[in-house]
Amino acid sequence: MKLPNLDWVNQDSPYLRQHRAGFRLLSFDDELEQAFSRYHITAILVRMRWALLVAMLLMLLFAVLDAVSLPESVRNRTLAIRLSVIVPTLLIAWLATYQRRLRPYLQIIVGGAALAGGLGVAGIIWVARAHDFPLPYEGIILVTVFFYFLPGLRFVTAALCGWLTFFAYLLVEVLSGLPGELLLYNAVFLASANLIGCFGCYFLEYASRQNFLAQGLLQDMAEKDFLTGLLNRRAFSERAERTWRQAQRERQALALVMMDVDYFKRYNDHYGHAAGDEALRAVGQVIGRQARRPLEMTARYGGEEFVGLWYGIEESQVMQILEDIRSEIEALALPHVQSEATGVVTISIGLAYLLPQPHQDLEDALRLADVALYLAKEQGRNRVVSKRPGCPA
Ligand SMILES: Nc1nc2c(ncn2[C@@H]2O[C@H](COP(=O)(O)OP(=O)(O)OP(=O)(O)O)[C@@H](O)[C@H]2O)c(=O)[nH]1
Repeated sequence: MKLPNLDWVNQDSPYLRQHRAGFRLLSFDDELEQAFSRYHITAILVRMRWALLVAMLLMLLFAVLDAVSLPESVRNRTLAIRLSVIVPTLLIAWLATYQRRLRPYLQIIVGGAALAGGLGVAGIIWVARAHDFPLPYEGIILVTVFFYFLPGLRFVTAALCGWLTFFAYLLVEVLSGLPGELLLYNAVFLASANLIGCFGCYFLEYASRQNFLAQGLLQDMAEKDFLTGLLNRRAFSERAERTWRQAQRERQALALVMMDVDYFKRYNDHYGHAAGDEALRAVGQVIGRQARRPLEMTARYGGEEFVGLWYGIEESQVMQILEDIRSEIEALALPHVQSEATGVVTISIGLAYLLPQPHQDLEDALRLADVALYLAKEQGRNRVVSKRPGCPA
């Protein structure tokens, strides 16, 4: 996938970091690896179900073939392996794909079932050899191809299944006394099937990881402010609208907050635009640290203006959070000689604290927060001012 200009992605984006670091060994940083596992299993779930279903049907088809063509001495044991080991294991794995809570373990469950299938087929060959029945060995190649390409197993799981089955097959043939030249041919064919499978599976997983990163990068571009890494205005508005409706339904209080860096025009004029960007980045980091739970959010609203939302919180708690933001920004001690009083970069904060009413909307709340911010500026900046609807200034 061709990616747009990545200069416009926040440079701290974990997707961008991983994209730049590469992933030849098919592994991401911890946090992204977990997200990728969830993405991957969702992407291949349907294919996994179909693959297991097809494998079960083929096993049953081969069971019918065994029943009509194998001599009695071989038939019963072969059918027992197919019908009481391989098919039930595949069935359990297939049922597991319908259990949401088992999704994190599906690679292991389906990998285990696939391996049971591979070892089962090696067992069938062993039974045939023990009774001197010339059963073709190609079945083991079929299951090998299955491991790598059908159920959506990741590279490591598929390779483990493939090579363990390979060694089990070799052991069977050595113990059964297959002549050396034939053994060599079969081993080379099966090893080749495994190598082709490994290459194919590696590139499939690599492409899947590329898609995952590309999606993450595009989402970051669409939703995050590239300078600070906070949400951008559009993404904030969308999410805040949803949270607003939830607060109305659940009768929970909301804190809507407007924040504005003090005398920022003078800062830019004095220190230059690049230094201004750095200051905004530092301020954004302080603000972002204070909203980590699912229904809390902070965003860059535009220019040197930030916005925040906290859900179902006491006014005293949110005042404490905002006071922490204010004092931490002051404590950054970013020199600002043009700022009256403090001489460092500071921020003014306006809080609208309210229980959303049916006749109100989010815009009303933001306007109220803006009024509180205006008061904070008027009262001397570098402070937090709170307003509730209907309360005079
Ligand atoms: N460096 C930088 N400056 C920006 C950015 N976005 C907006 N600005 C500047 O932010 C400044 C905002 O100035 P004003 O709105 O006049 O407010 P102020 O100087 O902070 O004054 P008060 O809000 O009253 O304290 C302008 O000079 C904009 O050019 C940005 O992304 N980077």
